[in-house]
Amino acid sequence: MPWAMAGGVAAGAAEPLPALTSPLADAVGRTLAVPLTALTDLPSFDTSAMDGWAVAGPGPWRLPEDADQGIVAGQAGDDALRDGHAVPIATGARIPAGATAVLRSEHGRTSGNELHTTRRTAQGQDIRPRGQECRRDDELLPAGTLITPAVLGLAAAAGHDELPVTARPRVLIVVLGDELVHEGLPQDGRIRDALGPMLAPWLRALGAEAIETVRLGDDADALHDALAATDADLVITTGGTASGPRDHLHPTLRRLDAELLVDGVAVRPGHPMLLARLTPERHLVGLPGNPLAAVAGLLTLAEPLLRGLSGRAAPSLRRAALSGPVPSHPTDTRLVPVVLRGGDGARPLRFHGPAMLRGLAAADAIAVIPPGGSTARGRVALLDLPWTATGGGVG
Ligand SMILES: Nc1nc2c(c(=O)[nH]1)N[C@H]1C(S)=C(S)[C@@H](COP(=O)(O)OP(=O)(O)OC[C@H]3O[C@@H](n4cnc5c(N)ncnc54)[C@H](O)[C@@H]3O)O[C@H]1N2
Ligand code: MOO
Repeated sequence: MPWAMAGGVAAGAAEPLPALTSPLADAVGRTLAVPLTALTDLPSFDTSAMDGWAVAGPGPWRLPEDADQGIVAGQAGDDALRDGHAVPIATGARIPAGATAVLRSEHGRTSGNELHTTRRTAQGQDIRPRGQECRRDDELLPAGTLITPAVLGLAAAAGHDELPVTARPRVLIVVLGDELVHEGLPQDGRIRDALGPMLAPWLRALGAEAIETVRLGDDADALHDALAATDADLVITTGGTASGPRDHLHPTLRRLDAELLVDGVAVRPGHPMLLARLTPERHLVGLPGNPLAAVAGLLTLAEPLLRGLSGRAAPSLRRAALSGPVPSHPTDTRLVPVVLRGGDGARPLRFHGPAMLRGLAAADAIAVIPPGGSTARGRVALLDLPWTATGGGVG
C-alpha cells in the first residue's frame, strides 16, 4: 500500500470513542467532543485597556475630590460619570456609565483636581467594548479540536468549568523479542529494549492512555492470550512483523481471525508495519522491531488511528525545502529525521538507518520524501514530533 494511502485507512478505521465530561484541569491533550461555545460575552462588560482616567466628553475634566477614589479591576464601579468629569481607572476595570474614552496615565497631567491633556481623545479610545472578542453562544472552536493549554485558557475565560471531551483511547503496548534486555548493557547477542521506554510517553503525548507495557519475548501463545484478553481500544506490538522463524504476529492474527486492514506499506524504514482489526471496536498496530522503523509505523498508522478514535481532524502538514541531499527510493516513500532550526529549511540528519535513533533524538520533524525523490521545487511535507508539534499532542 502506498504510504499516502495508509494514513487515510488508519484514520478511518475506527469510530470516535464516546464523549464524557472532564474538569478543565484534566482536559489538556483530549479532544473537544462538541464545539466550544461562549457562555458569556467577552469581555463581559466595557473594560479599560490602560491605566489612566475614564473621561466623559472633551477635556479638561474634573477629578473626584478624594484623590484615592478610582476604579480598580474587579470593582463594580457603578457610579455614572458626568460630562466634563474623569475618574482614575486601572487596566481591566469596568468602564463607568457615561465615560467616552480612557486617557492613558502618560498622556494626562493633573493640576489640583483638574485633568488636562494635549491629545485628542477619540470616542471609545482605550475602551475594550463588551463582546469585542465574542458574544454569548458564539462558536469559539469546532468539535474535534485538540485541547491545548491555550484552549483551556479560552474555555475558562468564556465561563467553562468542565468540557465535553472524547474519551482517551486506551492503548496496550506489547514488546516482543527474546533478545531484549530491559536494563544495563547489551551483551551476549542481546540488546536493550529501546521501544518500551519510548512508546508510553509518546502515546500519552498523542492524547492516549498507555494502560500497560508488557514484555512477552517471542512466545506465540503468550501473544495470542494477551491479544485475546485485552479490552484496550488499541494494541501496539513491536517486532515480529516480518516472516522470520520467531515472527509470530501474522500467524497469531490469523489464529484470532483478525482482519488485516494494512499489511505492509511502501515506506522506508518501516515497510513491514501493519494494521489489523481484532474486533469491531479493537485494533492492533504492528510496529517493526527496528526502532526508527517502529517510529515510522507509529507516525504512519498509530497516530492517525488515535486521531480517528479521538474524533480529531487531520492537521495540515507543514512543508519545507530540504537543505541537503537525502537518499530517495524508486518506489517507496522515505521518512527522514530533519532539523528545522537555523532558517535554512529542513536539514536532513545523519544516523537515519532503520535501527538507529540518534538522528531522531536530535530531530525537529520527519521529512516525507516521495518515491523517486523530492518534488520539482524541493519542498517536502513534514510530520510533527510530539516535542515540537504544532498540530499534534500535548499532555
Ligand atoms: N527476509 C526479510 N527479512 C527482513 C525484511 C524483509 O523484507 N525480508 N524486512 C526487514 C525490515 S525492513 C525490518 S524493519 C525488520 C522487521 O522485523 P520485525 O518487525 O519482525 O522485528 P524483529 O525481527 O523482531 O526485530 C528486528 C530488529 O529490531 C530489533 N528490535 C526489536 N525490538 C526491539 C526493541 N524493543 N528495541 C530495540 N531493538 C529492537 C531486533 O533486535 C532486530 O534487530 O525485518 C527485516 N527483515
Ligand atoms: O523498513 Mo525496515 O522497517 O528497513 O527497518
